[in-house]
Amino acid sequence: MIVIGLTGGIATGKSTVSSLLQTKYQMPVIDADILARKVVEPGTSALRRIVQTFGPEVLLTDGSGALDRKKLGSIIFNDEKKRKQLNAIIHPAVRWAMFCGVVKCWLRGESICVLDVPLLIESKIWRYVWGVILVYTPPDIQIERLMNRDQSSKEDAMSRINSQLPIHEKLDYANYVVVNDGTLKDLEEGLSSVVQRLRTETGWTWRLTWFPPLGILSAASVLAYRLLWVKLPVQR
Ligand SMILES: CC(C)(COP(=O)(O)OP(=O)(O)OC[C@H]1O[C@@H](n2cnc3c(N)ncnc32)[C@H](O)[C@@H]1O)[C@@H](O)C(=O)NCCC(=O)NCCS
Ligand SMILES: Nc1ncnc2c1ncn2[C@@H]1O[C@H](COP(=O)(O)OP(=O)(O)OP(=O)(O)O)[C@@H](O)[C@H]1O
Repeated sequence: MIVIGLTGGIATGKSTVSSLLQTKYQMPVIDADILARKVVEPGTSALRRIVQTFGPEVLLTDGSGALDRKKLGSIIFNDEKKRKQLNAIIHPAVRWAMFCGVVKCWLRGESICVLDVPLLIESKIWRYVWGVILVYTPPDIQIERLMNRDQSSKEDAMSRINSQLPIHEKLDYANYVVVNDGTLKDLEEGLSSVVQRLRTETGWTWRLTWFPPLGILSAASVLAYRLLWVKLPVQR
């Protein structure tokens, strides 16, 4: 099985691409944002640690005991130290859940598994996947879409965008780039050519793994390549 990383900046269109990969190309996608919500549900140890760290004021007052996501977001997207504290609580649980998701995909006999991770590059998880698909949107369009979607102010949108690696720096880590600066139809067309190349290239790796010594060699060489921080040639 080949594991692919899907990333971008906030509101660049990862979820839109993720939905197309699942519905149009039947690829299983493990969504880190969904897992990050699951691991902080009422009764979880992560939520208890969040309350210990940030206080009970980050819980909703409706009696549900659920996290007040808007309140916590307003705290951590304007304070790097607090964002790192939250990441230290949530990310290990998300990583473990993603690993379990990948194992389930492998046990189901999937040939490809996609990890949709907004912080794939920042968290260094990019080093452990076969290839990286980057959804790229020019910053001005990114801000506009984020403000429209979240009905947020430009200041709030910028605080979230600035909490991530600048999108143009993520291009260096991408093996496949889907440019999302046009219509949804343009996005689908761009994704179609990326999926075609991806299937061809992973197909060769997949065939190699049928001959175990070569398969192990190819997998080990990709991992060594990544661990040595050498970037694979970028296919655009
Ligand atoms: C702060 C929280 C509660 C705000 O929740 P909210 O529903 O408003 O946002 P949501 O979770 O849908 O995230 C929306 C987008 O914000 C960005 N984002 C979220 N968390 C972070 C972070 N810690 N650092 C940078 N960007 C982030 C991502 O692009 C994400 O796709 C939530 O974002 C959170 O728990 N973040 C910490 C966990 C995390 O890092 N998640 C990112 C994927 S692993
Ligand atoms: N090509 C497009 N044309 C118009 N709107 C788009 C296009 N692509 C995405 N959008 C819209 O932009 C917003 C952000 O897209 P999406 O939610 O897929 O981004 P994301 O990268 O998953 O965001 P997040 O990081 O918050 O999860 C959504 O409202 C989506 O409908």
